[in-house]
Amino acid sequence: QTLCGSWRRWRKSPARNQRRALSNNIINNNNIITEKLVRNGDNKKTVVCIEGNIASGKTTCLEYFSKTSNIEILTEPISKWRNVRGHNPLGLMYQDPRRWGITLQTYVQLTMLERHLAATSAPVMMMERSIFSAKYIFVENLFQSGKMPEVDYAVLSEWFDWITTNIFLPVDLIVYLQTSPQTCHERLKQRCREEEKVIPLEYLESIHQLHEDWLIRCTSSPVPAPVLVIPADHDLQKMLHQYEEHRDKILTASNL
Ligand SMILES: Nc1ncnc2c1ncn2[C@@H]1O[C@H](COP(=O)(O)OP(=O)(O)O)[C@@H](O)[C@H]1O
Ligand SMILES: O=c1ccn([C@H]2C[C@H](O)[C@@H](COP(=O)(O)O)O2)c(=O)[nH]1
Repeated sequence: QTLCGSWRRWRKSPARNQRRALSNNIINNNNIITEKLVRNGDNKKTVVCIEGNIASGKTTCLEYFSKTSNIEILTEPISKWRNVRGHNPLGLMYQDPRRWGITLQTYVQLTMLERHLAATSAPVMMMERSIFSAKYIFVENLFQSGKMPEVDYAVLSEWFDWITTNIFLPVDLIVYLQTSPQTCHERLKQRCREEEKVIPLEYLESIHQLHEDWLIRCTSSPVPAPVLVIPADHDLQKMLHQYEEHRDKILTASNL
């Protein structure tokens, strides 16, 4: 079990403390108090985001926890990314990232926002990825690799900043499934999703480095919650064993 170095840095500020604030007020750059949009019932719910590289085992992890009562699972809305009114922005992005990166990531941002705001009845909501990793990992990767024009990056960033400034999106715990890019490459080939056949090992290496910068080294973007790191190169049996070991910590994340 490993806890990210961000544990202490962010311990005082994440979801629980925000919830404890007298109201959902925020102070903007001009010291003017404004209200954040809050979904009813958010004060009680525990939100856990499962983060990790492509094919690191996030869905498999969620499937395991879906057998637990009191947890509501929200998988990534990938079926929407593959089919919006008959178009496939995920496939288009892999074919021509420079042209279609902004299209996919705008839609990812919208659909991840919907996930964060979903009305759930269980006390624990476990999400695959988050609006934060969409921006800090995938948008950053497109931009830093020169595959997203600066104007597209600026527009997406403005949208992201507006959303996260004005809408209360609490996260209590990030579970980071830490894998080697090689493991993900093997699992990706085994899963064989049509759109992803073009993904080379180098792409997974970039995505891996961005995760490490964000969640382990804490040198890139703000980490919105404490991070629980689970080494995830192991076989399925060992992974399920680790999930069981961490079950209580994950389910009581709002007490962190
Ligand atoms: N621990 C594991 N060992 C071997 N294969 C795995 C393991 N976990 C998941 N897989 C397989 O790897 C592929 C990707 O896993 P998946 O859970 O879909 O990853 P993600 O949701 O992170 O993309 C799937 O084919 C899955 O069955
Ligand atoms: O912001 C995002 C989030 C995801 N993607 C891509 C990466 C993968 O091809 C799929 C998600 O698959 P997982 O197996 O769940 O990792 O979507 C993206 O391009 N941008």
